Amino acid sequence: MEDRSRTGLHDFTRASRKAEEAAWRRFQAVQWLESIVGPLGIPNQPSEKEFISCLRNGLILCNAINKIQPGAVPKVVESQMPLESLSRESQPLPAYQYFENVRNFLVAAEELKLPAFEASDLERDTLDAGSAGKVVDCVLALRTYNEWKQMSNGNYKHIKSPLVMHSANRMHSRPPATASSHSCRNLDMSAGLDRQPPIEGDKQKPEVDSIESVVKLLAASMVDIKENIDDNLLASYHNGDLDAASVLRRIMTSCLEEHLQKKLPELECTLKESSKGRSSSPAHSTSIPLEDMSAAENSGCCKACLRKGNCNHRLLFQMQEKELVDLKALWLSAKREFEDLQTQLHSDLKDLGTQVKELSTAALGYHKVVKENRKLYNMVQDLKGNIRVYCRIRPSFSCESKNVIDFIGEDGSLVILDPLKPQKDGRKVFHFNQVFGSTATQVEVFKGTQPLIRSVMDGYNVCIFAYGQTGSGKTHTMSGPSGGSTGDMGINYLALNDLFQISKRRKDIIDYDIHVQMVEIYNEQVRDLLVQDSSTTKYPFILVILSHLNFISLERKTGPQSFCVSLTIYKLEIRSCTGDNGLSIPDATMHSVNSTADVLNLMKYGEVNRVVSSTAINNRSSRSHRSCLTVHVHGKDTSGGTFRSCLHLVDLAGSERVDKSEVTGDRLKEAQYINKSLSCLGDVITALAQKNSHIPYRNSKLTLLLQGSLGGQAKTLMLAHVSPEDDSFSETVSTLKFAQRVSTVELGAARANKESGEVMQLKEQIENLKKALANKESQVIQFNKTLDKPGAVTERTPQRTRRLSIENCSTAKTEKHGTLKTERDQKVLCQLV
Ligand SMILES: Nc1ncnc2c1ncn2[C@@H]1O[C@H](COP(=O)(O)OP(=O)(O)OP(=O)(O)O)[C@@H](O)[C@H]1O
Repeated sequence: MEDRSRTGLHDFTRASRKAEEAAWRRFQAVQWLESIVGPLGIPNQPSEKEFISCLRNGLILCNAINKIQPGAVPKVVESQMPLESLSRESQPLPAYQYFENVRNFLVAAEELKLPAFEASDLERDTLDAGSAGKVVDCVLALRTYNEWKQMSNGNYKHIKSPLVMHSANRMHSRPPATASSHSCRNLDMSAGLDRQPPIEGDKQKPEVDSIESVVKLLAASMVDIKENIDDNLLASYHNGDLDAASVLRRIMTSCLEEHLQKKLPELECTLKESSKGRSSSPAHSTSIPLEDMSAAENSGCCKACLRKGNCNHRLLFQMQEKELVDLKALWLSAKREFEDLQTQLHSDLKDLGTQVKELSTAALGYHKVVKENRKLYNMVQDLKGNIRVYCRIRPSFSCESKNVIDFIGEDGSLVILDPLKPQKDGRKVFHFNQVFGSTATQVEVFKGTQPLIRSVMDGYNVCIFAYGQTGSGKTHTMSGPSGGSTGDMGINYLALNDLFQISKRRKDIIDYDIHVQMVEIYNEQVRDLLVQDSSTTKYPFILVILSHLNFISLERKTGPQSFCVSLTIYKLEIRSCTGDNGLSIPDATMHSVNSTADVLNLMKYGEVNRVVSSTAINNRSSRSHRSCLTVHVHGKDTSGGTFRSCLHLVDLAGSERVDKSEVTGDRLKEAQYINKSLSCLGDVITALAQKNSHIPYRNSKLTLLLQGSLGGQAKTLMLAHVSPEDDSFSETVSTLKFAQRVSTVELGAARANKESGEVMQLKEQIENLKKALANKESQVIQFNKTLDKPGAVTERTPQRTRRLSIENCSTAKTEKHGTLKTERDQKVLCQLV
């Protein structure tokens, strides 16, 4: 009986404690909500019904959550009524409004991971004892969230909501369900738990364990407290001496405080251990140690917090400390990674440097090999006597037209691109001895030709001729730009300058004699451009008159050909074979030159003559007048040996097609002559390339002039010029094809025209013997005459002087009679005869 009454009393006590707890929690919830949204219009310690009625329309909940998390509920259905009146049952709002606000609140609460409740928990009909518990839980959780947020001082973004792990922690951290499992103390404890960082992997394990032990300790304390509640207090409650709130307050202030104070050292010890465990990390040394907080401060803080049911500062501090440690660890690992990457980068750079070095060495080697190859190739060509071919590309003058030059190789290859077939099949590849791009300077081109030119000073005949379409830069290369500075001078000037320098250097061993001739071929006539007679001194004057006449003719619209101008034009003949004096145009005037200044003067003089003659014939014609500067070198060395050589520097006429140039009259005639001479040159080249027995040199004056260079043992260089513009593509192709054909011509190894001192002596002896023989013959004739009749001397046809032949290579000259000086001379003569 006693047992039963004791059990009944115990049940009653338990139920009443539960009710007290629920009331206490409601009180806290109302207090907090009022602090957030203002007066709720319900008593401080409301019944469940009052509490639920007040929250039913969801407006207070929505406003509260929006204050804590602005915008959590984007749209709150506002009521026109004052807040206090909303709680009154007599003025309920429409159901859909309840539903709207409550549903929005529940969605927002779920996002914040707050403990949820059902919308139906707020409905009056289903309200029964304890059903408000979930709503209270939710409101108190919101309060905890708010406090956490304020404490984390804006850094909450980096820290996961303490409520995320709420249910999970609760599951394994709480002590087994007891009568007080839903107590307010339990709720506060869970709030502390809520502030635990989320468990992520094994790294978190020690912290979780320590927190777990703290929780266990606190849970055990709760049980102790529960057991030690003063029965007198409960009795006075049942007697009605004290109300529930007073009883509860006393329990809280006495039992809980006293007991927790007892347990605090143990709790601190546990926390210290956990913090020590983490201090093994080096980064922890800089963090604020937990021990620094004085025990009195701690206990004071905890006391105050516990009184409020909210002792979580230490845990928050720990959490932040851990966050800091984690960040430091992260920073350290990032630093380590960065250092690793830096080391890697350094080693990669080193490797790269080594590779670049190797590559540059290989490239250097490659360039050396290419250079060597070219040298060897040129040597082979020299041995075979191939005509060397260089190609020069003029800079483009038109920005609109496309450039057909695709690639210029160091090995002398040139690739051009057909503008009408820009694909692969539009590419044409040519190979020459060297290719000069549009940026090549005059000196660079000259340097390429220099070894050849220098061999003139060793007795070799050399010929350099510029070929290409009109305007492709032939005159620019050979003579330089008209009116250009000496820095831009062409090969003609640079070559002679070089020859003078060599002559100066060798003056102690070889005595050089340098002469120049300058002629032009116009309409198959050869003209001397350096002729000096009485008429030439008047050239400037004539020039003025001719210009004036042309001006008048233009004014009267009459053709320039209607004027008959009498001018001495020298029509020279070309020897197909050089004679004893080594001249192919012996009648052209020869000028001795000793310096570059002499050369410049002569070139200017020749230019004036060319202008005069071209003006005399046709004021518009200049392109068809092609000049040939011939440098004759005669050397005599100290041993008595001599040599004779010549250097032809020929600027050919433009190779454009007649149909394209659309000319008529005299211009057409000129073009036809030019084409004929160029096609004759082509024929000669073809015949030479095919090694034909007959080479048609005589077909044109040009080929006759170049015969010594193309057919003899001369060194010949062709400078093919091309324009890079796309509208000149067909001309460019034909020039390059012709140049390629020329490069296949083998002339045989070049031979120097040298004669040693001994040969010279022998030759001199022969000359003397010839003279002596002739002398003897005349003496014999004279003697015969006196022997025959004294008065009647037989008339004999005098010996006919052999005629100077231009084209049959005859070199005989009128010989004078001489006497045989010695007996030795006579013997030699007999041998020769
Ligand atoms: N390499 C170059 N650099 C600069 N200008 C150049 C070059 N080559 C040619 N020119 C310029 O192009 C123009 C035509 O050149 P040039 O008179 O030498 O051609 P061409 O082939 O001799 O013509 P033509 O056959 O009609 O006499 C000139 O004004 C010349 O100065």
